[in-house]
Amino acid sequence: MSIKIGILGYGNLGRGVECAVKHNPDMELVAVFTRRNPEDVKILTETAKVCHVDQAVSMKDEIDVLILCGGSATDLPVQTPEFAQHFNVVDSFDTHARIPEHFAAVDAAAKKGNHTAMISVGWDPGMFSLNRLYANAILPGGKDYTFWGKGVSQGHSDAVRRIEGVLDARQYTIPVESALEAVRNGENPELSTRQKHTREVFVVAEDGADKAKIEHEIKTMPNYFDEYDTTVHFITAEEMAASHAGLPHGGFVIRTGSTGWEDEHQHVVEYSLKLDSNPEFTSSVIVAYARAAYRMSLEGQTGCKTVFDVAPAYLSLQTPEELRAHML
Ligand SMILES: NC(=O)C1=CN([C@@H]2O[C@H](COP(=O)(O)OP(=O)(O)OC[C@H]3O[C@@H](n4cnc5c(N)ncnc54)[C@H](OP(=O)(O)O)[C@@H]3O)[C@@H](O)[C@H]2O)C=CC1
Ligand SMILES: N[C@@H](C[C@H]1CC(C(=O)O)=NO1)C(=O)O
Repeated sequence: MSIKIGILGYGNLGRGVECAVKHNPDMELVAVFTRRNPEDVKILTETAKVCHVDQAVSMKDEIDVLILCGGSATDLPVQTPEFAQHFNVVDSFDTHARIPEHFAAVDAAAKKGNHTAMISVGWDPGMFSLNRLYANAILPGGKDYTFWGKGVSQGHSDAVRRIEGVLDARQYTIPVESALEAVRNGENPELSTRQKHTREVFVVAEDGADKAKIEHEIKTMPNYFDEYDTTVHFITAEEMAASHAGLPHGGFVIRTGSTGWEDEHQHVVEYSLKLDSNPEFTSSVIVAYARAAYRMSLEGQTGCKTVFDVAPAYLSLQTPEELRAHML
């Protein structure tokens, strides 16, 4: 019996989830829901339907897990609590500073509907969060660093696209080389947010848009840009298509710590990602957690979860017996 998947929101992530479902033999895509005219949204899965988002709740009995692929800046804070009342859901909410409030809203909604919800699934937050937790638990006296890029942050790009007068945007996150070097050399530096990364944004603006206002709104945007040195370039749609079509990204989490009665032994724990496609990798993480959400819902584990609450075996296509026999 396949796990029946719904997608809500068909952008980079929605397309990635559609592709990731194809790679998982225990899943099938039932429907894609969009706020646009369904006639204007073309998907690649012939057996799935494209419906307006207003139809989603009427189809709730046909879907085991609804994957929410909207933007974190303005979509998910509304959509995840709304649909967690009616479906088991997974989202990729990544406005780190607002995760606690998002968790509370989704937890209340999921419990009201007796469903399983998972938020902030992806790589950061997500896989990087898990690796920060593992390394902190194992080396409590250590120090950890997270570096991203150079690559395209979907969250930051989405946030810029929501600004009035912006037609399209790509945001590159760029690690500061001197900070990287100091960490790699084991200097354990104290680094502010601004000392670790810079941000570079390419924007296609509407004709006649107030570019100075757009640039100011980008650079002062709380939780996204206000703590960084950010450069903004205005380009044409043709330049965007020619030079910024890809969505590569990556990064790493590194923690150094010591053991021994005199702290005489040093250790380095590192987890790194090199991604050709940020959305396709993120979607692959999300789809594995959709499997976990389905299984946890069958066990009656309702309310909101994060990656911290999900035992790894729930993610796997392998049975517990196969995992013990082959992957321990
Ligand atoms: N945790 C993590 O590690 C990661 C999290 N993310 C999160 O994923 C979120 C979504 O990113 P991404 O998919 O790149 O965002 P997009 O801008 O591609 O899509 C966001 C929404 O915009 C709408 N949309 C998409 N394309 C169009 C269009 N051409 N015209 C009109 N509306 C459109 C869709 O909704 P609709 O179909 O209803 O119109 C879609 O759900 C990010 O905001 C980020 O927060 C991303 C990567 C990693
Ligand atoms: N959530 C990020 C995933 C990583 C990348 C990132 C950044 O470049 O600031 N932060 O976290 C995304 O939307 O791509």
